[in-house]
Amino acid sequence: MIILSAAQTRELDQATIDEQHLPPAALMERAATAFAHWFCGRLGPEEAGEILVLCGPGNNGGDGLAIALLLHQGNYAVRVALLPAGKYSADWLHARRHLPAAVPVAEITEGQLPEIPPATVVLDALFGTGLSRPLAGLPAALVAHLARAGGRVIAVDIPSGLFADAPQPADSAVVRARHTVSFGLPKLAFLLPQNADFVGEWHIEDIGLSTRFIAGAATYWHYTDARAVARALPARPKFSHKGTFGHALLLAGSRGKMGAAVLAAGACLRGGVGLLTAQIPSLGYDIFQISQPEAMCRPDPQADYLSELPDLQPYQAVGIGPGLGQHAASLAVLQQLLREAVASQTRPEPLPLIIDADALNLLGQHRELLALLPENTVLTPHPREFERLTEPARDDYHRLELLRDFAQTHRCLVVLKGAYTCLATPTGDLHFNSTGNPGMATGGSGDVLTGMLLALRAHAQLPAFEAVRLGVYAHGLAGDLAAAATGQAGLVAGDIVRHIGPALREHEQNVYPEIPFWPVRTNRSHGPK
Ligand SMILES: NC(=O)C1=CN([C@@H]2O[C@H](COP(=O)(O)OP(=O)(O)OC[C@H]3O[C@@H](n4cnc5c(N)ncnc54)[C@H](O)[C@@H]3O)[C@@H](O)[C@H]2O)[C@@H](O)CC1
Ligand SMILES: Nc1ncnc2c1ncn2[C@@H]1O[C@H](COP(=O)(O)OP(=O)(O)O)[C@@H](O)[C@H]1O
Ligand SMILES: [K+]
Repeated sequence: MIILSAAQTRELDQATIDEQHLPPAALMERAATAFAHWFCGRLGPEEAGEILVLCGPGNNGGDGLAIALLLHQGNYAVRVALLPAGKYSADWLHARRHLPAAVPVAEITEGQLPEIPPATVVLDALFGTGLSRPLAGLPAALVAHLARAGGRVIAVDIPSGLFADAPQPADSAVVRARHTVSFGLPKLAFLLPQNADFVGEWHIEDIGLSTRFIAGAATYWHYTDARAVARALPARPKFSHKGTFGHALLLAGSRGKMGAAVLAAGACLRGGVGLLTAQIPSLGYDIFQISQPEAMCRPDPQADYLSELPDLQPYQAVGIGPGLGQHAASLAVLQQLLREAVASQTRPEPLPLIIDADALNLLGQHRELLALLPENTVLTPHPREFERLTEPARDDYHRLELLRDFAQTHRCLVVLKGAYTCLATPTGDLHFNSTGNPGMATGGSGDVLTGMLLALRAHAQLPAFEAVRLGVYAHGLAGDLAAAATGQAGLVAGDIVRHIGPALREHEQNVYPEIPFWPVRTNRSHGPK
């Protein structure tokens, strides 16, 4: 899926109308029907009680009026409050004409804001993607009134006052919705932490918008859903052997942080790697061998931290960072790794690297090393680690700019972790992930991601970007499967490891065979009697 700007959304509406030869107001009616379908499927007339629809002067208000009609026809108790304006959109006028007199309609004024008893369901159809400036005056007073009243607010398309694709000034008036029901494609604003209190839970309803326009739209914002990664994991050939799926090297662990190495190794093995070797401080040797018997282990000469880089020749990918610590000797290992991973006569492509946790912090302290990053290196910072690599961001939108710029400048794949983890590519694309849950906000979840990415980068048939996009998606899905089993509060990182297999299974090519298992018989004489 892609994400469009507010301006592109308007172009998409027009393209849909032209392409499908739609009569006026048809798209509005589709949007209203989609909203009503969503709403009525969740809340019956009895549970809903009185519904107040707040309508602005544009097409968003038109949607509100059309929704009011449908809910009235569905036996819901609906009343409408209109924001007065000098001019109303054509769709608004159409919907207003069709609203029966049985639906009470009041005009909002400063002196007469609508009454909102606490349990009222309020549908916010004041402003949508046509918002051109922050709310002020009467609309802002209405938003403040709504916040004080504490109704159950559901936003139509987008919470009023929120820009779809850009930040608004701090303290500007924005509706705080519990749910936002939007049409066609997600909006960038829904994916950023700073908007969470406005957007609430968001839902996308299909209204048959032009797929041709969407396929050709120029945008660098993408949303990774199940479809984007369907069948991404190549089938394992019948005559494959452990050498087929790559030999990964993990450089991880230090005194007190051996668990990070164990979790990353477990995730790498469950991620389908052929062979895994871990170089770990020697104090962790027994811990590691006992907890990960499927992995090979090279104890470092140092007991408490890593000080030595093994010969890289046998490996197809290297992960460094989980539980590493920041000892000077480990910094030297990182430096040597960056120098040796470059393409050479014996290795035509750079060695795939995954850099995480303390290895990122070491890079942040020695930014001159960034120039050494081989092309397509994967960095997996959380926002704080990313800040150490760049600069503090003014807001979430600015952080995305810094992220995009960083990935393009250093020609690497940067995984900015969190809800809707954002993968930035050297081409300047940003891919927001759709899986994962707050149960994963627990120590070690990131180490699991590093291990999975290591396995997928060691896979010879997966191009760098596909490997990382799949890894991020499957990591979140494993977290979702784990949360379904344990609940979010009880989820620990090891549960994510245990659900990697089922999560990846959904994306294996060989569980969805293209050729029917039993070929259709055309000549009965050759078939069994
Ligand atoms: N593809 C889609 O997503 C569809 C969208 N539709 C609806 O159309 C909406 C967009 O409609 P419009 O483009 O008419 O835009 P809006 O309904 O968001 O509002 C535009 C009107 O509000 C005024 N305005 C903007 N900012 C203001 C402010 N801060 N204070 C006071 N007035 C302000 C404008 O001058 C204009 O009159 C969407 O959000 C959605 O609800 C549907 O009707 C059809 C399909
Ligand atoms: N609220 C959330 N929703 C979705 N995913 C989350 C959430 N919180 C954390 N995660 C995921 O869990 C992982 C946490 O990584 P990180 O912060 O590095 O943790 P740690 O260093 O403890 O391993 C990331 O992949 C992140 O995307
Ligand atoms: K709205």
